[in-house]
Amino acid sequence: MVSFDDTFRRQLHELFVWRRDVRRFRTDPLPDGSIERLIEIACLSPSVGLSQPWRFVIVDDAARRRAVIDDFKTCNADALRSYSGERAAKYAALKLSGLEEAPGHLAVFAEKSDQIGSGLGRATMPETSEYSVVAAICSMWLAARAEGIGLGWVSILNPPRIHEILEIPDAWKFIGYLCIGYPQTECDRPELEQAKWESRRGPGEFTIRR
Ligand SMILES: Cc1cc2c(cc1C)N(C[C@H](O)[C@H](O)[C@H](O)COP(=O)(O)O)c1[nH]c(=O)[nH]c(=O)c1N2
Repeated sequence: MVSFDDTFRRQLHELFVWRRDVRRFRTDPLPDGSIERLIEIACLSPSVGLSQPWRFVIVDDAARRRAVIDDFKTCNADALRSYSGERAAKYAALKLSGLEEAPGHLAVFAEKSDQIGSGLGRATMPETSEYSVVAAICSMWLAARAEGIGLGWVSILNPPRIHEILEIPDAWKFIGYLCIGYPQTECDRPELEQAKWESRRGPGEFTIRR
């Protein structure tokens, strides 16, 4: 039996506190095999019916990366137009992806077919496939931070365009695009909080039904 002591628990708590969504990357490359190792860890995550619906696409081609960056710019410009006044000025000042600088690009999809896991747990909640993939990304996010590697999730993208750029089968659903590399800085507060876009809420707001 494996057990975890207080020192480990304290360090694990620090890991949760210091995990960040990273948008400001150093451009130096990651050691060979880093992304593959993070994918292996992600595959230890829980999944509905043990369906393991995560599909990972390492994007190493300059033209495809450029096309993703262009799509981000288009979507981000559209998003900016949905704000006005002070909020728009604030949005325009945010850095919302590290796509240009990050040495690693990883697109993540959910395979929606029923083959693995035989549909267990999905009959009334088919979206649990996507939830399972998000769980895998969260494992990877923490595992990366434990190695001093930063991960940034980019969702300001047009899924059909991502499918086209990466030539992805129709049965896969786009979940997220991850930038991976060494962070320029480390912080225990979300960047959006530092930028006064949104503040963190503590656990004081949950509801109890008796
Ligand atoms: C599903 C999903 C999608 C996105 C994000 C997260 C998640 C979970 N986040 C990161 C998000 O802004 C960040 O997690 C919060 O601001 C909290 O910061 P920390 O992750 O604690 O640093 C994010 N950040 C960003 O700059 N551009 C983006 O497109 C997205 N998209």
